[in-house]
Amino acid sequence: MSYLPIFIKNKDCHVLIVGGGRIAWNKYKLCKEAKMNITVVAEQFCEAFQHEENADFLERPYIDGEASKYELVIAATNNTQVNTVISQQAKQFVCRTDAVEKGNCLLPSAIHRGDFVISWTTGGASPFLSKTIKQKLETTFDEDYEGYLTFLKAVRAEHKDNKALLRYVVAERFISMTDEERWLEIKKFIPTLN
Ligand SMILES: C[C@@]1(CC(=O)O)C2=NC(=C\c3[nH]c(c(CCC(=O)O)c3CC(=O)O)Cc3[nH]c(c(CC(=O)O)c3CCC(=O)O)/C=C3\N/C(=C\2)[C@@H](CCC(=O)O)[C@]3(C)CC(=O)O)/[C@H]1CCC(=O)O
Ligand SMILES: NC(=O)c1ccc[n+]([C@@H]2O[C@H](COP(=O)([O-])OP(=O)(O)OC[C@H]3O[C@@H](n4cnc5c(N)ncnc54)[C@H](O)[C@@H]3O)[C@@H](O)[C@H]2O)c1
Repeated sequence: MSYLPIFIKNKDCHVLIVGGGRIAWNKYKLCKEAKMNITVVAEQFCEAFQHEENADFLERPYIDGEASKYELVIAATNNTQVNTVISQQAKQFVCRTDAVEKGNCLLPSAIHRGDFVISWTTGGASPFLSKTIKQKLETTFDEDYEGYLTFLKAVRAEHKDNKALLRYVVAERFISMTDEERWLEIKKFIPTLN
């Protein structure tokens, strides 16, 4: 099996998660981090869900046909037959948490640092490997990247045609600087360009 990595815009995608156990919770967290519009349907919700506010959690069984109304469906019940019905009724993308080969997409591991998103998968070969890779990448691309990306975006908006500057700001030392220090560097660099 082979997969095409794509990034889906949150406002164009309504997600249905069916199931309220630990696995549904893990998928919910991945979707929440991407700020998706999420509905969760489950006969019972585990403890983790109880602490969420402003969420669309429906405590009831899956209703026949409802998967067809969503762009992305995650079948995460502990009942293979129910998961099969859900995946058959989904019209667009469906992730089978119990059997990757029976869906048409999967939810990969991801790290969000503002506009910078890293995502990868082993295609179900080894979710443990995915987890190990996450720990490594989280250290390499630490929280500083979020502010750094905001800075890069602002520089690009202001100096879109200045390729030399756009290349200059992509350097390791900028990552841990404060915004003030970064803009000061730019101020010093611009006069050297002529
Ligand atoms: C990314 C992450 C998101 C998340 O769920 O948080 C994720 N699984 C994670 C962890 C994890 N999953 C499992 C274990 C126990 C150890 C083991 O079995 O190896 C652990 C480790 C743990 O929990 O510590 C068991 C497992 N996983 C799947 C099956 C069914 C099957 O293989 O068909 C079974 C057996 C069920 C059973 O037999 O009962 C299937 C899938 N799991 C996926 C994603 C998709 C492929 C991702 C990929 O390969 O890269 C895919 C294909 C579909 C999907 O779910 O979208 C998270 C990664 C770490 C992270 O990012 O933190
Ligand atoms: N993808 C992964 O990473 C991964 C990892 C481990 C297990 N799994 C698979 O994920 C599935 C779920 O695991 P879990 O530990 O969260 O199970 P769980 O037993 O904790 O939860 C199952 C949930 O499904 C709900 N449910 C059952 N039938 C329903 C129905 N008809 N309508 C609505 N809700 C219904 C239950 O109320 C419960 O909330 C298992 O089948 C397991 O094989 C996947």
